[in-house]
Amino acid sequence: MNLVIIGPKGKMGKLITKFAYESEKINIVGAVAPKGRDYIGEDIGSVCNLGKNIEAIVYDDLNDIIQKCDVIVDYTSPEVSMEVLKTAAKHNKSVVCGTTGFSKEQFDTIKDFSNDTPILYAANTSRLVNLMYKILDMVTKSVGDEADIEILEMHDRLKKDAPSGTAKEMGSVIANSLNKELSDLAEYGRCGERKEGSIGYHSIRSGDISSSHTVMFGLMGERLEITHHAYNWDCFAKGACKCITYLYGKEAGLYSVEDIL
Ligand SMILES: NC(=O)C1=CN([C@@H]2O[C@H](COP(=O)(O)OP(=O)(O)OC[C@H]3O[C@@H](n4cnc5c(N)ncnc54)[C@H](O)[C@@H]3O)[C@@H](O)[C@H]2O)C=CC1
Ligand SMILES: O=C(O)C1=N[C@H](C(=O)O)C[C@H](O)C1
Repeated sequence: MNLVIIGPKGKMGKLITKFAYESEKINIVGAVAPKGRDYIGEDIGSVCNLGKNIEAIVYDDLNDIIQKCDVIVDYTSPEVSMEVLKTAAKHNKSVVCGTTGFSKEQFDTIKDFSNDTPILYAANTSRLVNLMYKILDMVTKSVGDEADIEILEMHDRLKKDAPSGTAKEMGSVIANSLNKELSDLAEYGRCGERKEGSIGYHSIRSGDISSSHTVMFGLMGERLEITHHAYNWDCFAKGACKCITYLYGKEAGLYSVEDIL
């Protein structure tokens, strides 16, 4: 299975390159970086410190390598990802997209692209976070109508979007379990009184926190907290490789990590 990696020098791009290179099922055929970078044309092995050259180079245009690949993996930014998905849909190439911060309109467009090509979208490719979604569904169905639900997420100082994509997915899982729309429940950056029945969102950006998500179900006299901590970003990159091998050979459509679990 032939893979192209978008943004190989990024925090996630570099780790995905490492784990994809170590996978027996994945063959890296190229990477794509922004125009003007001094490593365009260089071997991915030296660009990503793999310890040896892998006979695949970094391009500055996806069109130059897309014909040779089966799957594209993209953890970059909403603007870059929308262009990647558009190009992939045109050429019927599969995409694993882990970028966060998309608008509702951009998500609608991604859904349209998935009519033409297989797309796996996941705001979080950690195995345990996706297990946590199932626990949240179970707890919400039991006490969601009575409990005050609050979501706290913490990330590193460089993260661009807030709340995190994962926090939004957790809110969607909870809203679905309550048969409600997240947009009717979510309260971002609350300053005053708690709105009855809301889901409060709280974001912290500090130092090099990899990723932490806590969902609190508060009753009178007790509370339940469900928390996931990532100690580094490896769990997301390993999950990305599982998604890549899963998506290979699939029919057009929109897939999620739940399909793999
Ligand atoms: N789904 C998941 O499990 C995870 C998702 N993420 C998300 O992944 C995204 C990226 O996060 P980081 O790796 O921390 O960001 P980063 O800033 O370290 O990397 C972004 C990469 O995109 C590249 N890029 C920018 N413009 C480009 C272009 N025109 N063509 C090709 N490459 C281009 C940059 O050169 C850079 O290497 C964020 O949205 C983040 O929230 C992060 C961790 C886990
Ligand atoms: O930017 C990050 O670091 C992460 N982003 C994703 C998100 O927005 O939820 C996933 C994970 O939390 C790490």
